[in-house]
Amino acid sequence: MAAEIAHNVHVALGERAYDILIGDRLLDHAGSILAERFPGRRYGIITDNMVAEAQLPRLLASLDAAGLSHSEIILPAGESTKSFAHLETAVEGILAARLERGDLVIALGGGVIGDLAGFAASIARRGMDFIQMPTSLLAQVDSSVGGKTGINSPHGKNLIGAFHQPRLVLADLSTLDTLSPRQFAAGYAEVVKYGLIDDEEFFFWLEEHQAEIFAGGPARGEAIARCCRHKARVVIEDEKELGVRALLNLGHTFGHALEKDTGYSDRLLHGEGVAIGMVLAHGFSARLGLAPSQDTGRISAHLKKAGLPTILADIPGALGSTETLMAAIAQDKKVARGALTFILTRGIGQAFIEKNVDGAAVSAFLDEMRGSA
Ligand SMILES: NC(=O)c1ccc[n+]([C@@H]2O[C@H](COP(=O)([O-])OP(=O)(O)OC[C@H]3O[C@@H](n4cnc5c(N)ncnc54)[C@H](O)[C@@H]3O)[C@@H](O)[C@H]2O)c1
Ligand SMILES: O=C(O)C(=O)C[C@@H](O)[C@H](O)[C@H](O)COP(=O)(O)O
Ligand SMILES: [Zn+2]
Repeated sequence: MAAEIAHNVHVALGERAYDILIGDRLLDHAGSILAERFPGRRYGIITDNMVAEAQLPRLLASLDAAGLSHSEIILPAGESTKSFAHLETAVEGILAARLERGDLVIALGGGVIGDLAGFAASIARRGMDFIQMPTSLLAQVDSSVGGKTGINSPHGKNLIGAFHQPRLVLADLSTLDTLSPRQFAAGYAEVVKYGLIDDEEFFFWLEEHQAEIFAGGPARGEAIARCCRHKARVVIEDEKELGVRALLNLGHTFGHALEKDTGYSDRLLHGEGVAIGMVLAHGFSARLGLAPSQDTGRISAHLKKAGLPTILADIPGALGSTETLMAAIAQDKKVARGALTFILTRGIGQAFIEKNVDGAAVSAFLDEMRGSA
């Protein structure tokens, strides 16, 4: 039986163009899809222990059925895997398997595996091709698309990495059936992000269809495809984030600082940091008189309904001082000549890039938010 590809989103990047294939049970057809698109290659699969248990057997069976040669590297699950130590394991694993420069690395997992495996592929043998097989909601709507790869540093989130586009993205909707509810909700924060950036109609549609998306109805695939189309459009326009791509960072300046502060641990997942960060970005915009404060309340209510944290007090355990958070914000990659850049907003669907944001105003706002329950 042929694979049922429900959506094919093309990322038109010239020599680096690729397709995002979205559909049910695509993992079971991965072997035939790869054999047709990349004849004669061998495959090095990088995954984590949880995905290895839940989804790897399906991929292996499909590669075996198509007669494709493969080897596996299994890393520990969790954000702390995005480190030099695990990058080394991944790259040495690729070399130990004698994968050649013309072979393919497969990232099977969530955004952690996608970011790390993509970075490993970008440096092994000075650059190998790789394929994203995203298995978390977050990875299917965001991290598998666009070519940002990398690892974290004690100095900050994603500070070490490279732009390296995948050759193909294969998003199997059925893999989400084994994802935990907390991880699903975390990915949903990035779904909401697309509406908040410049698509208020999508945000209103999400308000209508949230329950169906969580339950796994047809709206789920539709939402994923809409997110991929949105991201593909932005990446085609600005692959290396010289301009508009920074909008995809809505909520991330705050969120990344919080992730660093909580030690890249499961105290705060990336999507959860983004949820709080988006509420803070909207609240800060309202404080500056740029956006209506009712929008902050509406966004916060929607995220809360999805089971997401929305305020600093929702993060378990003590946070570092405001100075510590501001030091993390100062390491953000959008900082230019020492000046802070934030994605601010005039309301739902009206985000914009603001350079030269006053650090003292951010710090005072954070101080206030720490006190508010
Ligand atoms: N490169 C980008 O453009 C981009 C975009 C957004 C986020 N990110 C990065 O992505 C990371 C977060 O990704 P994530 O939320 O997918 O986290 P993750 O990769 O840690 O995956 C979430 C958890 O769910 C498990 N899991 C994944 N798929 C599963 C499945 N189908 N069944 C059972 N368990 C499964 C994983 O083992 C892990 O424990 C962060 O590091 C973030 O910085 C990158
Ligand atoms: O693809 C992008 O561009 C994004 O900003 C998407 C974000 O959701 C993602 O978390 C990304 O990794 C953040 O990028 P960074 O450059 O701030 O590390
Ligand atoms: Zn993100």
